[in-house]
Amino acid sequence: SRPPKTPPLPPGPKPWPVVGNILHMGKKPHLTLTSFAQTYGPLVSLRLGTQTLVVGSSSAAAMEILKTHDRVLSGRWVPFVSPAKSLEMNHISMSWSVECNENWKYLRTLCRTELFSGAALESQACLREKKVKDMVKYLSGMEGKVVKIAEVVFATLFNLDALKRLYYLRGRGGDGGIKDRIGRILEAYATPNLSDFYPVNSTLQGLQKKSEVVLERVYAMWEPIVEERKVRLYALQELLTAGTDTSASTIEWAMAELMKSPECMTKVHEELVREAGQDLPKESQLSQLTYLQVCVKESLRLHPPTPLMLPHRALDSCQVMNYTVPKNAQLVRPMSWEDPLKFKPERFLSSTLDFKGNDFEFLPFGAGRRICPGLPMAARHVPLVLVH
Ligand code: HEM
Repeated sequence: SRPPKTPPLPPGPKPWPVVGNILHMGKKPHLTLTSFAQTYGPLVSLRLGTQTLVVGSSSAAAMEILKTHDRVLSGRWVPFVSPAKSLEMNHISMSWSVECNENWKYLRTLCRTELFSGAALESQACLREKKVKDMVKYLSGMEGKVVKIAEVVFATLFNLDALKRLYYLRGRGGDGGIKDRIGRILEAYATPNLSDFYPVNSTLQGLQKKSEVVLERVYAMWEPIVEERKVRLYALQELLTAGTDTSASTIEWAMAELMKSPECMTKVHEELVREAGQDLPKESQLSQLTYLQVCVKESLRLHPPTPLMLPHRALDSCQVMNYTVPKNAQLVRPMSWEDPLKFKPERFLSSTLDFKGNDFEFLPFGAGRRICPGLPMAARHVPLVLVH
């Protein structure tokens, strides 16, 4: 009897020799990928140098990738720019562990039970309220002056963290400050790097060197705290990098969108006065601020800090929607919406869509075993800082 036929790769634009589809990607890959979905369907494959990229862009495709085949499709690629290589990452990192191994499970459990459990977060509510009041006081003192909201928000989020000693509201910002350094690490990891697509041809050593130097400086800044707290250095750096800039950018975008949409801003104010009177709201009141919460969702929808999710990697070849996803393919997931570029919080008012990983059409934090472990913390920090 004939061996069973392997289904084909998902459809996609025809690759060029050698470069594959790299030239098709353009300057805004997430928009390009969304437009490919309109032409080729919910599952698209592209060749980037030596790598296969599979793009799943419908909720059905997301469910197949992040639920049905979650185990096989939840590996990671270690970006070329990282100073540590795959093997090392597997032992020290959560975000970049190639497989969901014992070390990864240990770190995830630590996050779930110690750092971001309901009880742990609840126990810090007073600290958070105090810190956001400090922010309001600081901002009141700056009336009439130019304030860089991004820096104030970043500093506040940092202060909300146990690492507050490192960065004070009026402390170091700008060039050389911790915001600047974290920004540079994220930039280095997020910059598309040809060496990721042609691993043999490691010509762009400069970027890797740069990220090594930045990391060394960050380690130097954190050493005393780590001594004091006995926290694993890498996990700490990782949580800070993953957690602070993402929440800060969501808050900053929400502010910008609300300032551009006076009607939405009025609704936020009216709801605030109705629910909290003239006082600043307590954290426990935030869940009653429905309109504020849908503004946060809309900001996450329109400006997701990780627009394509962190790429997953197929640990083995796997069949998805009658196509073959080959072993080692990278998987990403852009989001597609009606009237996508408009800030319209109302779209969430009439739906029960939430971002906790069960609604596959809206996954700003991902879903499945690799879902963002900081979600419970971000879900508290973002509306709290924004409303203040
Ligand atoms: C608005 C805020 C945030 C957004 C939108 C966000 C989004 C995401 C997304 C999309 C992923 C990838 C999920 C996947 O691969 O399927 C992720 C992973 C991750 N996030 Fe977040 N995140 C946010 C805040 C945070 C915070 C506050 C922390 C921690 C303090 C954090 C720590 C991490 C870590 C460690 C991972 C890697 C998890 C793994 O690979 O197992 N994030 N996040």
